[in-house]
Amino acid sequence: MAATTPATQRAAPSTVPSTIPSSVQTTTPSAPGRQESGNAVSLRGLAKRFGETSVFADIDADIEHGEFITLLGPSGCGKSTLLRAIAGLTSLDAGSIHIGGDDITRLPPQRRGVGMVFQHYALFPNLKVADNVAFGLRMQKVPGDERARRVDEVLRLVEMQDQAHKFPHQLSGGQCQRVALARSLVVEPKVLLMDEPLSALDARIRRHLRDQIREIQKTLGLTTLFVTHDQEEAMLMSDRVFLMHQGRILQKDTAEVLYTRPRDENAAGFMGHYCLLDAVEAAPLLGFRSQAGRVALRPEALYLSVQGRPLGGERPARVGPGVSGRVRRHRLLGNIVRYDIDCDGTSLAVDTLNRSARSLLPAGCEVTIHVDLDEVQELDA
Ligand SMILES: Nc1ncnc2c1ncn2[C@@H]1O[C@H](COP(=O)(O)OP(=O)(O)OP(=O)(O)O)[C@@H](O)[C@H]1O
Repeated sequence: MAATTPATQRAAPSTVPSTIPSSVQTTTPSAPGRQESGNAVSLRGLAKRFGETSVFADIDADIEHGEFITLLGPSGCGKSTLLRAIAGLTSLDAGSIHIGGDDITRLPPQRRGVGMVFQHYALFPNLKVADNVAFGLRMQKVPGDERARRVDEVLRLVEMQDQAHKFPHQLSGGQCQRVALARSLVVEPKVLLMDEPLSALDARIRRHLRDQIREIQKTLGLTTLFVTHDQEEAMLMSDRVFLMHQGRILQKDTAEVLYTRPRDENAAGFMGHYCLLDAVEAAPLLGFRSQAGRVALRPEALYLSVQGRPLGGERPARVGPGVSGRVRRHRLLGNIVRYDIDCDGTSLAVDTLNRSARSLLPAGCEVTIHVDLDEVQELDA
């Protein structure tokens, strides 16, 4: 998509129709409180309460230009409210928000330069696809020729150019969401905010649209904040994930780091399928007593042997001394078999490759478990 629109016509409103006021301003946010930083978005000390209940507090974060950030966390941890506060749809009790160096904390939504896509796309039912997409440009009084060109451009980007003449009720859920995305993109926001945009869609469409959103975001180099409670979605899409828990950001890292190096018990509890043991429980596996409060072990960092014969691939260089256990049950997870092993009353999940039905270990089978010592996560209590 071309980015040739003059700055005075950008910073567009692209909130849901019901939130677009009749007198949309078309100026970029400017002047007071300008912060010279290279970040696209800076959040400082954000806090929000509803009555006596704190929804989030002490939110500090910097997002680079073109980064795809996911706010990930369990239901109710404050992700949507934080996103809505950045969009200006919810007021803050404390803190400041800078976008492109400008303090936008007190600006109305339509002057923040953000676009927002919601779980429920909220298209105008009485407007055709092209008119839905053109809405924000009309509000900005963009001339007809340019409007038509930009609508066409953005509909091509989301592969909806052939549906421009249809009404929303003639579209599938995935198509509606692509129109909603186009409507946000057409006004060329500085930052795109997406609140669980895929969660109302079925699995196949969801995967397709997920890949499409990421591709478009990369093509445009568009700074994006995406909310989900789906770990896989977060890991596949993001440059970095901000993991939230009870209104705080616990950890900001790449998916790889978050998955393999969770900072604490709450992060480990949400990511992957970690077994959390205390230092005494973990000592026989590790061969030493950890000084940390808790030890987290991923199922793929544990290795099984049966009667001295290692199961699966090569052993890592540094493994623990090995402990005896007994298979309780197994679950097939596609190409992975996850065994639930009882080790003297402690339950451990161990993943192996699902090579063949013949090699599955039956319930009751005696095994030895070794842990890859380089993959042990020692966590703060
Ligand atoms: N308008 C409101 N008035 C009172 N409480 C609210 C309001 N909006 C949200 N909350 C509360 O704030 C908390 C955070 O809600 P929020 O929707 O931000 O969470 P979330 O992490 O996005 O959850 P989900 O993934 O389920 O959407 C919840 O306890 C919710 O009940």
